Amino acid sequence: MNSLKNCPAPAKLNLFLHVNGRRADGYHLLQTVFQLIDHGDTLHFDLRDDDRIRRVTDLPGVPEESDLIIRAARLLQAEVLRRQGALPRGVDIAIDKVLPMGGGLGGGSSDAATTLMALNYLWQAGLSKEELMALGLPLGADIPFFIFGETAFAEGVGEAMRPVRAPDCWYVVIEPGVAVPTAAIFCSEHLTRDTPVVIITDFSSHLEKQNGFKGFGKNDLQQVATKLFPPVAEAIEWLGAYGDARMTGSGACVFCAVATEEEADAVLAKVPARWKSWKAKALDRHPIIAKL
Ligand SMILES: C[C@](O)(CO)[C@H](O)COP(=O)(O)OP(=O)(O)OC[C@H]1O[C@@H](n2ccc(N)nc2=O)[C@H](O)[C@@H]1O
Ligand SMILES: Nc1ncnc2c1ncn2[C@@H]1O[C@H](COP(=O)(O)OP(=O)(O)OP(=O)(O)O)[C@@H](O)[C@H]1O
Repeated sequence: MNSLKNCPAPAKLNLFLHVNGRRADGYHLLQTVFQLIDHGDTLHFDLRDDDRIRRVTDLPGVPEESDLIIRAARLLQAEVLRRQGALPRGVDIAIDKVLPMGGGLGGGSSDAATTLMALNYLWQAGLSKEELMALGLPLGADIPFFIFGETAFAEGVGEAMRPVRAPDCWYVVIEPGVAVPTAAIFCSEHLTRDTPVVIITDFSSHLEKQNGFKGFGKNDLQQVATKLFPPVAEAIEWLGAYGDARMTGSGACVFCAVATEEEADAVLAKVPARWKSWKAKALDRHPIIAKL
């Protein structure tokens, strides 16, 4: 096979995100539930006759050399060389970018994860899921989750995961129009880092019941992000009239769960024109799995 077209790189929502501590290296210990949703970027891969890895779509603000897609592809290419003694063929990678950067939707990580999974298949590299997850982690904390590929409860710095059942619902998402730099939120002196560790049965039973779509726990990064970026606070306040609105990841996007697509449409119809907004359905599994 010489190409793989229309490979999905879906967004994630952090249904809650607790900061439980900080490691000696500065990284934070988290507990979170990652939910995949059916809204995201799309990538296309065409193998080349030489060994060059190229991005063939311009991505304003992201030079090709620092793009997580290119860095992920190079990492896997080097790993194949190490294992098989020969460089695999190069590849042209095109991207239809939909997810906002600095949105807390994991866009860059999802693009990188899709790249690792698609090239592992195209190059017949033979890495296991666990090996791909470990390869991706140094590039971005959310990459292992996207390769894990199903709704997950994650601990540690986000890399220790187990599957969890979450409601089959819809989400309304608002993009407040600002890009939040993840590192600045984690560095803040105002960030609380002492939320008690929760026991898994607490929230899995809660998630299954989803009492009136009131979410479990909270997002500990929200307090810092809303202070630094007032549009995030405004979007949470506005969406809060329709449900338990909260931020995903380190922001800026804000979401709330609703039971049906019709309910999502009714909320979307009222969102002020200054914000971009959309609906998405919860996904149990990563949609690329069906293609590989
Ligand atoms: C907050 C989440 O979105 C939750 O899903 C992710 O953990 C963030 O993932 P990400 O954007 O891929 O973040 P990375 O590029 O890995 O890290 C950016 C910066 O955030 C901080 N960081 C990130 C993850 C973590 N567990 N602790 C941290 O302190 C570090 O300063 C790091 O340099
Ligand atoms: N393919 C890519 N797509 C988006 N951003 C990229 C990509 N490659 C590198 N980046 C860099 O990563 C930064 C974070 O982008 P991303 O879309 O992953 O943010 P995010 O959704 O806030 O992530 P998270 O939820 O993991 O915190 C961007 O500002 C950009 O500089």
